[in-house]
Amino acid sequence: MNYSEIMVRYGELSTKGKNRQAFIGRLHGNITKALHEFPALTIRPKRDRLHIELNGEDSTAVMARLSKVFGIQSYSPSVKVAKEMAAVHEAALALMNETVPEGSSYKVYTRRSDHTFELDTNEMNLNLGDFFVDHRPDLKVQMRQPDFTLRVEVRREAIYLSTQTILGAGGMPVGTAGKAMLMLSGGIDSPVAGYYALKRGVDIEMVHFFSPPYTSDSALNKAKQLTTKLAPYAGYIKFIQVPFTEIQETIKATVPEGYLMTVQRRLMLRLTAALAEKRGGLAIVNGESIGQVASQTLESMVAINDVTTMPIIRPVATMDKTEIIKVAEDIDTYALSIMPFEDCCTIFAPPSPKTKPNLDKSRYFESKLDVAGLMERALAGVKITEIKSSDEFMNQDQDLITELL
Ligand SMILES: Nc1ncnc2c1ncn2[C@@H]1O[C@H](COP(=O)(O)OP(=O)(O)OP(=O)(O)O)[C@@H](O)[C@H]1O
Repeated sequence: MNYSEIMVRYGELSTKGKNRQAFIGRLHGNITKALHEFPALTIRPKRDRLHIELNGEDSTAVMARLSKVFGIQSYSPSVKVAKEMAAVHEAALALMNETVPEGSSYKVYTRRSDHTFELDTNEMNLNLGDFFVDHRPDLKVQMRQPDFTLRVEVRREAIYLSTQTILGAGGMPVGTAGKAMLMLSGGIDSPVAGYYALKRGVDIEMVHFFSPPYTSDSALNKAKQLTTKLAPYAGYIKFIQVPFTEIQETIKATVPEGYLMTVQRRLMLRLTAALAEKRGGLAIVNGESIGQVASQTLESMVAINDVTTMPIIRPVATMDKTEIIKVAEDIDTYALSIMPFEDCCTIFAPPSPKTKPNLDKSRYFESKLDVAGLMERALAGVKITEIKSSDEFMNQDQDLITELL
């Protein structure tokens, strides 16, 4: 079908009272960013809808991008017609023929912002209903839960017709809820946590710890590749890689085995909080899930969380692994996450870490380190890359073979 525009309905933001304008403004910006590869589009935000005029661009490709923009409740590809009934009949029939299979049930639903138009909403519904009795006798009218609704919008400049309402990504426009740092490992959970943070409107920057030569380039590239999977939801994402080798080696040489994991995590959190403060981040997001592994018991969280008062958001904390995997598959991070590149935490993991570390002992063992010096050197080695969805960081087959050899 040759659609003329995509009509976008706002999500939760329509309930936000006087913040509404700011929310619509941000959504407008995010949609513009997501659709930057389609130069002919005209995007017009209005009070209760946003209109994307296609001007010849491919509606299917535009909708594929739109489906990943948070803050959209639903959208409808629409046909624009002149405000005369002969034109409306012709276009409505073409649209119904193409999108509504034989024998379906349907209803006509008209909205009118131009009250000067010759037919009111009831008259328009009846007029089109009569027209389809003659031209699509296979269809049956059904007011409650029809298979299809032919939506007719009578606006000042034209009439718009649509038969499809496609569910959007929901949530809130990214950026309306401030910025946070996502602690991104190469695993399954943290990318899912990032997805949920973005969905609530939080703009994220990735913080990834790596430990060459113990961790390979492939492990680092895998974390970057995971970032490309979340980038379509955010436009682009800053990836901050933090060298962690010196810290891990020092901890291994200084701290008793049972507390290696806890003290490592404390240092990771300290560094992430320091980066957040420097870069305007208001919170930290991670992929911890209660009880999943030794470092994720509540006692462990107490011993690790101790190093900062910054809010730590754990979107997947109460989810089962199977639920997290389902989302990872939906957002297409799962296949990458299960590739077997070692994370720095796994490599330095003691055989039996304390599942219930003691807070005072954690503080004591950490106090044996030159925390300030270690942090200063790690932060001096930080590298920041801006990642977008089209970036490629790994040749998956080749990297896998190298890792396995
Ligand atoms: N190398 C890393 N860089 C940044 N953050 C990390 C790193 N390793 C772990 N984290 C953070 O700590 C959380 C817990 O990590 P851990 O390895 O214990 O658990 P996990 O359940 O395997 O998580 P994931 O599946 O996200 O790796 C991760 O979800 C992530 O937020």
